[in-house]
Amino acid sequence: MASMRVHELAKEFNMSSKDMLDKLHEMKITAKSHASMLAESDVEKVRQNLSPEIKERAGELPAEEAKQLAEERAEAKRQQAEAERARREAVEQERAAREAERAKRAEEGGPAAKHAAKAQAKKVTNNPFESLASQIESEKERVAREAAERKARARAAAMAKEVAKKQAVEEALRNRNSKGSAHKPAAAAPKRQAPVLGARKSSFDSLLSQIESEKQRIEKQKAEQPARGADANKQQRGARKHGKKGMHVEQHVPELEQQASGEDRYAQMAVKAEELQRDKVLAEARAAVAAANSHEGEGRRKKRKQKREAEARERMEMEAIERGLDPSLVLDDSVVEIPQGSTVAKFAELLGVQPNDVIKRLFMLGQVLTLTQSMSDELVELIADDMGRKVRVVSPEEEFAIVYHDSDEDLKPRPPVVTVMGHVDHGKTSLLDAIRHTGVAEGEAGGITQHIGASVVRIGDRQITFIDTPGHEAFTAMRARGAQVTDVIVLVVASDDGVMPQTIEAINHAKAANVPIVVAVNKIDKPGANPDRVRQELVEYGVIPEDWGGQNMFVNVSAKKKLHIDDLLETILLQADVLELRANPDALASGFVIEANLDKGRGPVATVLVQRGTLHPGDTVVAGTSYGRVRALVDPRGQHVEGAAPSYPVEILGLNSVPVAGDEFRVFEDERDARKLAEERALRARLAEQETKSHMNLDDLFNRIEEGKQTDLNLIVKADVQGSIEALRDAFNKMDQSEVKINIVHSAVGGITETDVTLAAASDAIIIGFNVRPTGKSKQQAEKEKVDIRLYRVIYQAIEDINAARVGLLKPEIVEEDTGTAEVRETFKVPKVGTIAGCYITDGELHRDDKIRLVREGTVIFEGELASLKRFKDDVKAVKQGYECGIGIAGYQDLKVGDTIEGYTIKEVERTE
Ligand SMILES: Nc1nc2c(ncn2[C@@H]2O[C@H](COP(=O)(O)OP(=O)(O)OP(=O)(O)O)[C@@H](O)[C@H]2O)c(=O)[nH]1
Repeated sequence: MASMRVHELAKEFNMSSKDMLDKLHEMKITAKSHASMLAESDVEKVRQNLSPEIKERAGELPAEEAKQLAEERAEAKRQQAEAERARREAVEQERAAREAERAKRAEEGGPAAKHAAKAQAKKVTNNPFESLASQIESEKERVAREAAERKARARAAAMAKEVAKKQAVEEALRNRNSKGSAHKPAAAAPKRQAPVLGARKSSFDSLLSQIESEKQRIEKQKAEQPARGADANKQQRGARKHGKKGMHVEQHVPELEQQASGEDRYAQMAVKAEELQRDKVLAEARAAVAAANSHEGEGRRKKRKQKREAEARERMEMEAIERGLDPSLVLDDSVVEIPQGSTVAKFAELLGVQPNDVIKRLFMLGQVLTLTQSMSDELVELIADDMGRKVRVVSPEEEFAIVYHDSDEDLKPRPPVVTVMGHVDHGKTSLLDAIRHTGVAEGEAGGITQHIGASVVRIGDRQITFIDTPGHEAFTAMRARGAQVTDVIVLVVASDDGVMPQTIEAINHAKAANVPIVVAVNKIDKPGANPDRVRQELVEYGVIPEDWGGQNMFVNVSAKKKLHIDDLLETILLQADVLELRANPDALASGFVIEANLDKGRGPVATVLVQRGTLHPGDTVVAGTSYGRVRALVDPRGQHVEGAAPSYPVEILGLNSVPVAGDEFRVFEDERDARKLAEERALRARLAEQETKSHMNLDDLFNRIEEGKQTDLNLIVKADVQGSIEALRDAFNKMDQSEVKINIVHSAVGGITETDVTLAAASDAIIIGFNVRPTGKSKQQAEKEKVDIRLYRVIYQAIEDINAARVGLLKPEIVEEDTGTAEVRETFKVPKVGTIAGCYITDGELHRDDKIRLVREGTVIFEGELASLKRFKDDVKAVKQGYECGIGIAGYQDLKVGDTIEGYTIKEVERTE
């Protein structure tokens, strides 16, 4: 057998192709059209199935077979009809049951449900048939529904509880955050989250309240159900008729309007609640992560910030201390810094107050000032105090005060700066000349063409800067002005003369400045030279040669014969190496004025020593009270240079006035700042004439110790004999120095000189004199510089005073008030009376009953009273300055020409502190 097409098979059975396709369809054999090819098996199947029919058609079937076939066909038809009827009945029953149920739900449900129920009710009434099976079915449904309803209710209640709990926590958190945020504006991340959470919460809240109200409504409805009965449908119809107006109860659940039943609504609500809950949890989690991240970041930032702040505070504290300011004032954030000379407007602006308020307060103080007028320091402090504010008046000096911070890599080696000191005629000038000559001879052609106050000497590839003004006076005067320019001191001691008073002074000045000493034992060419004696003598003063275990380098030289000058220079360089002198050359220049004068042709000229940075022509500089733009720089050879690095002396042209030696100079970026500072300094200088910085004094000692400011007491001791100095030194050494260390910075035999006063000012020392007096102008200078001079006649008084000062128990001060000073010009021996001195009153007014002291070369020779005071032959009570008189001293006859007689009275002054 083979496969064949539909139409071929149809032809075989004498059928149309369409009938064959129907038959194929009945036999579940796929064939699309008459041309479709049928498989061999399908063809066989068709032939078997269709053979009886064909036979019948052909009359080939026996009658019995035909009858049986007809009966079979009828039975199949009947069964088919019966099955169809049963199926339809079942479908009908199911539908009826569903509709009945919907109608029932509609009575309990919302408007949409009622609407649907009504439509269904119509159908139900149209179809009154309701089988027992459908009743059972609907009962089952009801039970299941009620169970679901209970479940949903329980879930919603649990959720509501959970939500309420979370809300409470959230609220608490929010409250805390909002409280905290008042103090912590930086907590931005949690704050940013707030609106999101708020929005979530509000929709969440509304949903919860809706769930709650829905629950209540259903409860109520259940209670009312029997009473309402059949009216319910009517009401629902009325409600629909009246449109939305009558549906207000249901309308308040907008999200659920579309829901068909209470059960669905709950389910929806639960889903929605869950969704919101999840969103909320997610949002919370995100917020928490963001907050945690930002906290973490914040934490790191905070730590870094704290570290930076701590470092800045430490630096500020150090700077404040270096600038001599009270660190607590500088570091206190509540202290407002007011620049000196601020106007009323500026003051108000800085304090953040109304200018009118300031003007009013000023007016109350009797000060009528306008907005643009400057306020004095006192007024600034008074008004601020009146307003309960803390202020600190900042002077331009302080405003521009710089504490330099150079990092290690910025620092480059620099040449040493040397000052030569020594006793008179020991050869300081000669030595400097010899050094310069050596330097020049070794250097290139040229020479010293110009004296500028300092010179640079070259030794191979190295250099040394020498300050031209020898002697400790200039050195200490500079130091008293705050100028520390010298790195090494060369102490010249003539080997034929040895250690002399000024040698000792020089040592003390060098020690007070903490500058190392290189000793040049000079004049070794002289026949009587004894360099070893010089070494031995210096040991006594703490200047000990290295060979002897000390720290000082010694070189024997002859300035005159230029012997060993190279050795001396090399020794200086060696000493400099020990000091490791370095400075930053790459900065705005600063340093000190060494010398200054007014040149007829060139105007104000100042020689400065650069200590830091490099000075260039065109720089704007402030030097003391002078300022200006550097017109030209001249080096010690008189040549114009383009730059002066650290340790180089250079002459500046272009200043507006002549500064003073020892003045600080500094380059400014802004000329206005330079002018401001210079003007401020000029003003200060004028004020300083009236008010000089008070140096250390015994009365203050205790207070300073108490404040922790004072731990050292520097003394300069001058006495009539060396024995007194030794006795005092001994007594001090035995004193308890645990709280205050007593340093004798200088001691010498002789009157108190101006240099002593300068040294005291520079070292913040007190001068103690035993039986000596201030000489020359030293007394006036001490008054001007506010240096405390204490004069004693007996050692124990001095020790007692210093002891008492240390514990703040100084007795009422015995003050000697000078009256007048007489100079002895002639002496006469008068029989029976004794020696009478012909005197001239040089100062004040001398009275007959004054106490007097007789002073010879600064030393008190005698103390007592006058025996007589006469003008010509008359006894007088007093003689004024500029008049001559005759003086006799009671109990003392050995008066000499040149002596001075100082008159004084004694007063007891109660100590104020
Ligand atoms: N024989 C000899 N004489 C010297 C030497 N050094 C200086 N003199 C002489 O000592 C005297 C004083 O020298 P100065 O250089 O003026 O001494 P000074 O220390 O500068 O003196 P003042 O400026 O007065 O303090 C001069 O007559 C010099 O010639 C030296 O090495 N040998």
